[in-house]
Amino acid sequence: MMIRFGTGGWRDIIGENFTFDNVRRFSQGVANHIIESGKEKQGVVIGYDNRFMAEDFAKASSAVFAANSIPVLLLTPSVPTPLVNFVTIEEKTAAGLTFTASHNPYIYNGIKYVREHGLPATEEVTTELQESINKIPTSHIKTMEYDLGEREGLIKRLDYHDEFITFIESQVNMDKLKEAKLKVLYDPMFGTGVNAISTLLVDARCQVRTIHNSMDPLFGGRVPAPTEETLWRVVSMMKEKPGDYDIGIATDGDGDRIAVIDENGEYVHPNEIITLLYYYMLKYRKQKGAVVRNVSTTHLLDRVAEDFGFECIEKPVGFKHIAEGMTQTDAIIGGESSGGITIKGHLLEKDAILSAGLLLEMLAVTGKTLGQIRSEVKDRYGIRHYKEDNYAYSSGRKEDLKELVNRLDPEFIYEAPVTKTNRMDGVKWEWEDGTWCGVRFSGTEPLLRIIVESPEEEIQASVLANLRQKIDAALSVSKNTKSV
Ligand SMILES: O=P(O)(O)OC[C@H]1O[C@H](O)[C@H](O)[C@@H](O)[C@@H]1O
Repeated sequence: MMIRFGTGGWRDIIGENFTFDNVRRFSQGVANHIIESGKEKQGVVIGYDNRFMAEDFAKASSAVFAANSIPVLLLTPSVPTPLVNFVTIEEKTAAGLTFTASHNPYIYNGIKYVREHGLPATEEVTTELQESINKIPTSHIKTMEYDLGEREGLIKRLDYHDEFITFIESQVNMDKLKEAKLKVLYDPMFGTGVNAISTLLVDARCQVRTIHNSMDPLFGGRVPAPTEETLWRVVSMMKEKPGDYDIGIATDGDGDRIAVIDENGEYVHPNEIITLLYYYMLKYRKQKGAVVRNVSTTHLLDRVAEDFGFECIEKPVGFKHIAEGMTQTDAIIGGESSGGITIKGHLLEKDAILSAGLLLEMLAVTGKTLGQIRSEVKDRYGIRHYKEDNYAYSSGRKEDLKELVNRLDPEFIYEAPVTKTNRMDGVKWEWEDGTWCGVRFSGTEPLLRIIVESPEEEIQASVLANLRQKIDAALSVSKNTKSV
């Protein structure tokens, strides 16, 4: 089976395609790439999350780089993904690798790969890398004993939490935060956001209660993706005792995505989090600049940008595209509806830790509750009703499904005139009244994602129902005509 890069690096099922052999093959591919570009002296940084055997996989990878005479900084203990990007920048390494499958179920592991300066790998780089990795003959994969690598000084264990947190705290108004004495309920979902966020919260003199903070490679039986469903415990704890907490925060398996619950126990969708933060940066921090979002993210951001005289830049899904948008423009924030947010001046990668810091700063500086700020933004820009639906499919059906998507006709989905058709990632139609819908294949899971957003709840529901009906009908026709 091939090693394939998806939206967020390589992910596969442990023991099936995510094996020690393939980890070594992947590492050899990256090592070759570094050697070819003459950057071997710069070395690599490797981090790992709390998944099953993540440290062992990271050690196996380190041994390959060491055997290729590429020095390795192996981070300790487990770290959030943004920390690896940070070290890549700080230590000027040629690349950074994080052993994580992010928010995927526990049976997965994976590797996120970043280039020099912590930059996300572009499509060209990953395509080239993927091709070369899969061509490496087993006899060309070098390795050595891990312990020997350490003894010879080729592999160094390194704890970088302090530097990372110091940096995050330099980006946030800690004085205001300390005065506010916020009460926070935090759910790291058994993932690696825990050390960094807990330190930040304590340094900010918040009153903190943390749940799900032990090491559990099964993630308590949940998928470590912070959604309204998976965060039911935080929601119910906050609803049970209103007033006990100012905010609920959750981070995904590798601490790069954030979710938020307001003081009333209401789940705040990432679309709204990005909008609130952008609004806060423009209105209260008096920053100036555009915002970058992907095709699947709320158009409310376009309204905020327009209101302040800035642009909203649209990109395909995948943080490398958001990063590209951030570097091409004067954008001050970039984000995705899946909960990844980056802020100008920091990493060009999503970072739940800085996002949490900025959200808390927003509460401290405005002196308002999260609910009040949400109302302020709603009063000014209205509401967008947003819904995402996912269709699971077996791998053999993808091509047929692609064809079905290509045949979809927007006229049968919503009768209003289409103002824009966008095919940068799947297909997306926009209508005159601000309603839009998108259909695209996930790059991280075998799912077909459909997203509908509209200022009117009824329209949103009917567009979604029509779209579902079309896809269901198309699927059943294809089922009857072809066995896929
Ligand atoms: O919708 P998907 O292709 O599955 O991607 C969902 C998310 O997956 C990863 O976390 C990527 O880093 C994100 O950029 C992306 O938004």
